[in-house]
Amino acid sequence: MNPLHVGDYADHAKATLAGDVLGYLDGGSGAEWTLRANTAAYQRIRLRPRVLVDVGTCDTSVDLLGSSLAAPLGVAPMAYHRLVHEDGELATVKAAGAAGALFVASIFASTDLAEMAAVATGPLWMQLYWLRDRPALLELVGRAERAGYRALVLTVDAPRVARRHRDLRSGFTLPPHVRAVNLSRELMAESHLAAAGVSAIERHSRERFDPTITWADLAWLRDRTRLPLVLKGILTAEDARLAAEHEVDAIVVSNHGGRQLDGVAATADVLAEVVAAIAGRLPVLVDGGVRTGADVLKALALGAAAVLVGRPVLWGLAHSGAAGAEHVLTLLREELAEAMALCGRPTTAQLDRSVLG
Ligand SMILES: Cc1cc2nc3c(=O)[nH]c(=O)nc-3n(C[C@H](O)[C@H](O)[C@H](O)COP(=O)(O)O)c2cc1C
Ligand SMILES: O=C(O)C(=O)c1ccccc1
Repeated sequence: MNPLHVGDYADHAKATLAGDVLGYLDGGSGAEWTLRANTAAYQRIRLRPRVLVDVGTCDTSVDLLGSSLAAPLGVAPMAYHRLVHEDGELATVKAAGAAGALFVASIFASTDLAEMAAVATGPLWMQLYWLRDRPALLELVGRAERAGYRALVLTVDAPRVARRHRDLRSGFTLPPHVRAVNLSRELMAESHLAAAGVSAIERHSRERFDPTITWADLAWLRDRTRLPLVLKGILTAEDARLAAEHEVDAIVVSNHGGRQLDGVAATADVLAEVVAAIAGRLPVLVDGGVRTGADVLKALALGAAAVLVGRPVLWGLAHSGAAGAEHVLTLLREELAEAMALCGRPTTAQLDRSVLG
């Protein structure tokens, strides 16, 4: 069966991936309330189309931190792409480039960061968790700078990885051929060991992530890199204002795809609040639950500069490597162009609150 939309890729992943890998990929934290809320929120938003507008050409392109993108899309940072396909990040980086989308590499990527850069044809950003080992963190930042990464994305919603019942039940651990190759063997030592009631990934995060960092620590990182700094995991107007006051260059409204604090609102439901608090000072990106081009249009109408997509890209990768991942991203771009045409809004600049019901 030829996949026609993202849901087909989700179904294929469910039917074919090993149970523990699928649970890690698709799962969320706690009762998975936030995980479900993310997709449900987009489905609740209604559109208000205008007619008899010239939509002969619809332009989905946007500019983001000095890069121009053919589509307002990026691949969200996700650990270990090699879990679902042997080509791993090399395939998803190529896919993003071919689709005109941004690629955000995870600090837990299973491919060397310079090798990812070597196959990239579009912008690359590097995501970080703040490690207790600051020299190791800085060394990684230096390598990302030298390889041509254009921004650092600090994930701030995970002082430690949350309890995820699917991973606890399955006893999920990484297979030996999948490793976070950009971190030293010492840093990753014992990262595959689970403990009683604690998954391997959660246990490792408690050892290696620094849960004590505060807004005051951001200056330390900013002073040691020339790259723009993006904060990922902002959900409130208060923190959005603090981000703007701390000379952050962009933020990502994210609840980590429902994988961290269960019970927080869907990102589509807090986006307007955060955008209002930022008041145009920085670009606001959003992720979580984006599954169609109409979802992308809704996010942009709520004020997002671009949207990051997580699980759908890995479903595409699992289905057919780079071709599948690229198809997922081009589907979203084509669906966005169609939604723009049918809404009578031929440019991304015209996507504002007036298109929402
Ligand atoms: C398998 C998987 C691994 C992830 N790994 C990371 C990570 O290493 N760093 C990070 O900041 N976010 C990580 N995330 C969260 C994503 O960046 C993103 O916030 C989330 O997947 C967006 O929701 P969506 O999957 O519904 O699109 C991961 C998500 C998944 C599904
Ligand atoms: O699984 C995740 O969501 C995630 O962010 C993560 C954190 C540490 C190691 C691997 C993935």
